[in-house]
Amino acid sequence: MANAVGTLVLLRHGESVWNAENLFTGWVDVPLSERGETEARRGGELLRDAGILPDVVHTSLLRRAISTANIALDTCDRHWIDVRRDWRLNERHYGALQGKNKKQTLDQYGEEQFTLWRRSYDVPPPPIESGTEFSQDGDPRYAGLGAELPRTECLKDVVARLLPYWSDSIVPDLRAGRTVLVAAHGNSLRALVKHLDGVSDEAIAKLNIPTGIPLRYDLDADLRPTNPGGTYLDPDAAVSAIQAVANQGR
Ligand SMILES: O=C(O)[C@@H](CO)OP(=O)(O)O
Repeated sequence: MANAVGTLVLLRHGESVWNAENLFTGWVDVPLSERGETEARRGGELLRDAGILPDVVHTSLLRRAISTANIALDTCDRHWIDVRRDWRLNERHYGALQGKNKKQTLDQYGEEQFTLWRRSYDVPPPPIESGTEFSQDGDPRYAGLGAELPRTECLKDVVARLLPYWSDSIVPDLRAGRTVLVAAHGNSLRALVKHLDGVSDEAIAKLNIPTGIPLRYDLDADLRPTNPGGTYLDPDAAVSAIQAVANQGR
């Protein structure tokens, strides 16, 4: 069969209020900023103008991804499509760094430690303490997770918890020929891109995903991208936005 596999579109949520304040966010459920809402609308316009109309959307359980999907889909008149949500698409759990300012963290711990925590593949930040302001124990949406509830994660942990959802929930939609929108987060999408493009543990440190710009992947029958790295629907905006993510904390 030539191309029975549907189109995959990845969309990182628009700017959140904590992105704007330069705070580590992780699983803290902060809303979009006004700018983030505008980015989400622009994301929907890009989908509409490219004629890429999702048949199904998968989101995390966090409102910045959910709101982004709602706004983008409303903009391209696809507000009515099937929706699935799963914690496995959540942002990387940032452990004890959740709620901390990135610049202050950089100044306090230095460049090497900051970059290890932020972008190394397998070094997680220190775990968050249960019952503290930015921990998720007691949050009803994670009640079923039990011991699986993370207290910190590195990107390797995110790959491990994301892949079962990719195989069991997203791949079947693609194999059914559907156009699939995945509305998620900087680091959960980095984990997915690492898998799709076979990015090495070292090279993934340099890969950043901008907010609100849809990234289209065309996949062959083996689910390998025929456009490696994907195609941003607004490539010029993506270049500067990627640089801005890389420079956070500076
Ligand atoms: O704070 C976070 O949760 C993420 C995404 O905003 O930050 P970073 O890009 O530093 O991994």
